[in-house]
Amino acid sequence: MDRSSLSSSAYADLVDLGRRIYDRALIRREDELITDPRGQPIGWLLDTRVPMLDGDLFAEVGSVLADRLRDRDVHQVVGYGFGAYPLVCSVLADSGTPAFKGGLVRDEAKGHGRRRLVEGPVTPEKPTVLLDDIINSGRSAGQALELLRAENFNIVGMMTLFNFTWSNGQSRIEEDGVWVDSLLDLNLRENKKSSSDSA
Ligand SMILES: O=C(O)c1cc(=O)[nH]c(=O)n1[C@@H]1O[C@H](COP(=O)(O)O)[C@@H](O)[C@H]1O
Repeated sequence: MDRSSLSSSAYADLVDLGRRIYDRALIRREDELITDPRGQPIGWLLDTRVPMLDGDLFAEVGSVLADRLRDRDVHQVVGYGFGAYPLVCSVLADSGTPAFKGGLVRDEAKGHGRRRLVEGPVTPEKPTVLLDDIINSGRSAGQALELLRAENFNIVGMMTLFNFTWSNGQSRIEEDGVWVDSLLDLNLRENKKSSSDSA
């Protein structure tokens, strides 16, 4: 089930959840120095690890994601990066059935021990969804897909908390044959929220 098929009350609940995640994740330049990858100061960012590593929202988000994944008949999830790892764990913690299998993807296979790129009880043949907190340019999702495909994983979709719709990340990933579903679309550049389905 995607957003378009939700009842109005389920939709309102989703927007409310998105708003609470957003409010807890928002870091502004007034709060602390934050920089882009080139080291330049930026006005704001969302640090979803703050709400996702807090017990109350962790469980709530996990149950929403798990329901959506079951609606799509997917029971295996993987995550690449610190924004994604708590999402994977939150889905695994959902008490519904069937239970999920989860995997955590490394930048490169560990050099010793089991020497695995993907940790966890996941199998490449099963339809798998890549979880991430944010899709912006789609660069990090593209990297994850490359790593996972090199290990023969069948990645059918990507699910995120937020979609920064001013970038073309979603179309970039969809062009690669992977569906993209986000709990909430953010559609304005400067820390504003859309009037429709934004957090
Ligand atoms: O770089 C981002 O776009 C980004 C913005 C932000 O406010 N918070 C944030 O965590 N990100 C990270 O950037 C990644 C998505 O950006 P793209 O790789 O450009 O799609 C996600 O994995 C996020 O973890």
